[in-house]
Amino acid sequence: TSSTRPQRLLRAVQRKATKGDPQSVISAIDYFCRNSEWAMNVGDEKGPILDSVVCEVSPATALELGTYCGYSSVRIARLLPVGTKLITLEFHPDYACIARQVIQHAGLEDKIFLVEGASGDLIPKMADMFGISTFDFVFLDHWKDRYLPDLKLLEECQLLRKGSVLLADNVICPGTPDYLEYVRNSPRYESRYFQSHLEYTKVEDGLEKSVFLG
Ligand SMILES: O=C(NCCO)c1cc(-c2ccc(F)cc2)cc(O)c1O
Ligand SMILES: [Mg+2]
Repeated sequence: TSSTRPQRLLRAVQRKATKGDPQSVISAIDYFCRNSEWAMNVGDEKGPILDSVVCEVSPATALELGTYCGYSSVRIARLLPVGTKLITLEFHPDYACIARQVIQHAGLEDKIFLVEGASGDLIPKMADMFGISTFDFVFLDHWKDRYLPDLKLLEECQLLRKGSVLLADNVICPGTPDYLEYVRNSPRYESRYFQSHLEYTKVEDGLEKSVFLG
């Protein structure tokens, strides 16, 4: 019976990475994607940009939209101080199942709360589910046509505060034109583009960092 790409990615992690060592999990996935099969992880070129923003913000509360196999969840959570948590939302149950195992292999299951479901349904429940008021950091990496509606939902649910940082993947490829137009033209955001490449390729892509001004 045939396996899926996420299953083959997990197998590469289980074979190559050291249990409890997040960096080895990250390296194993990047090696798999460069040498075996491309997969839609933020990757080893945009990943360090993500790392630098997470370190700069040093969030007490962080939200990720779009877990996939857990690669960016591990990248983010490995940098979070003790006592802080990453909440990551994933719609696709098969991706969520693989991500839980990747996160467990990295030894980060106590810092990451993976919730299965549609971001549009879950965002309004975040405050109650996790006893938080606002997010210091949000990484957008899910369906590209959901970036803008979910940003507006975060605003409406008052889950952003003055200084909250949003970092969006794939703003060029596959592209999120309506989101870009909004954050770059709204007086409520200070936005900056970090040029890079689509993971594991030479195609242009980049991350957009937007600070909510309140
Ligand atoms: O859809 C994406 N994510 C949400 C589902 O988990 C996604 C897609 C791509 C991509 C795919 C196909 C291609 F040809 C080019 C880019 C890249 C990414 O980084 C992504 O996050
Ligand atoms: Mg992406």
